[in-house]
Amino acid sequence: MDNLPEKHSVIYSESTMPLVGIFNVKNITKVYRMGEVEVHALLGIDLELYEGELVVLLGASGSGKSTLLNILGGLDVPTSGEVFFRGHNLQNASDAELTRFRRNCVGFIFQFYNLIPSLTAKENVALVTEIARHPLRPEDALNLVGLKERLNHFPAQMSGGEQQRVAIARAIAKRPEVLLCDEPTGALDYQTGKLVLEALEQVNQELGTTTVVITHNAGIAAMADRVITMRSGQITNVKLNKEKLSPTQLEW
Ligand SMILES: Nc1ncnc2c1ncn2[C@@H]1O[C@H](COP(=O)(O)OP(=O)(O)OP(=O)(O)O)[C@@H](O)[C@H]1O
Repeated sequence: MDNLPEKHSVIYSESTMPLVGIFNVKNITKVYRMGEVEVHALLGIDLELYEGELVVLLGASGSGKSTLLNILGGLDVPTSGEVFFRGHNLQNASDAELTRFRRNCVGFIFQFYNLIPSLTAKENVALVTEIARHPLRPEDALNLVGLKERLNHFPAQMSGGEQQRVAIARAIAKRPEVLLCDEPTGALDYQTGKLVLEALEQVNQELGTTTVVITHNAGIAAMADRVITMRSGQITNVKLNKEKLSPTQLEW
């Protein structure tokens, strides 16, 4: 196991990527309390995420990946420690500010797509673009994930991978600065999973959206700029991929 560098930015020192920090996580812990029982889900996480990078977050079940992602996205709060988004401490934000942060800055993708069955792909995406400040057109968002031929299809008329790509289009149509993906290919077979990963890569490259992808699948790690491994509530390894692969080259 490599030692975690004291300053994560050290590991980009040989790269040409611009190093603009977007998230700065300082020593966060998370304890879930259920009656007498306490679960220590995060045990002191320090992490910096940079503009435009694609990070894969690996770790066994229960290692704290979703807890960390939910805290980054303002869906949950740490028990102690601080999370800064572009220098703003999320712990000091009011409920209204947190809602704005989630609405304007963060896109979420989950294992299940949560599309509205009675709306077409385009209408599912339009739901978000109608309330966003500077949205993409739904057609353009769907085109970006390779679905321009499916605009008027309903979820039931699409494969799992296509539905997940509609969910990606919906998440990125508001042009979020960060895309947080929790097991986006968890319910998909190999080929379909690859198409979804291609869509995520496309969004990352075309829009420069900072992207974090949680997975159990170490085979996906090769498409990341950085791979962060968690174990038992801690980060145990951070690895820079000097030559990342495209999703079509991945094998698992
Ligand atoms: N709402 C909750 N209440 C109590 N305990 C929780 C809650 N959410 C998560 N936990 C516990 O916190 C720990 C970390 O869970 P988390 O979901 O973050 O792990 P994970 O790495 O994402 O796992 P998986 O890969 O299975 O989704 C686990 O022990 C889990 O049981």
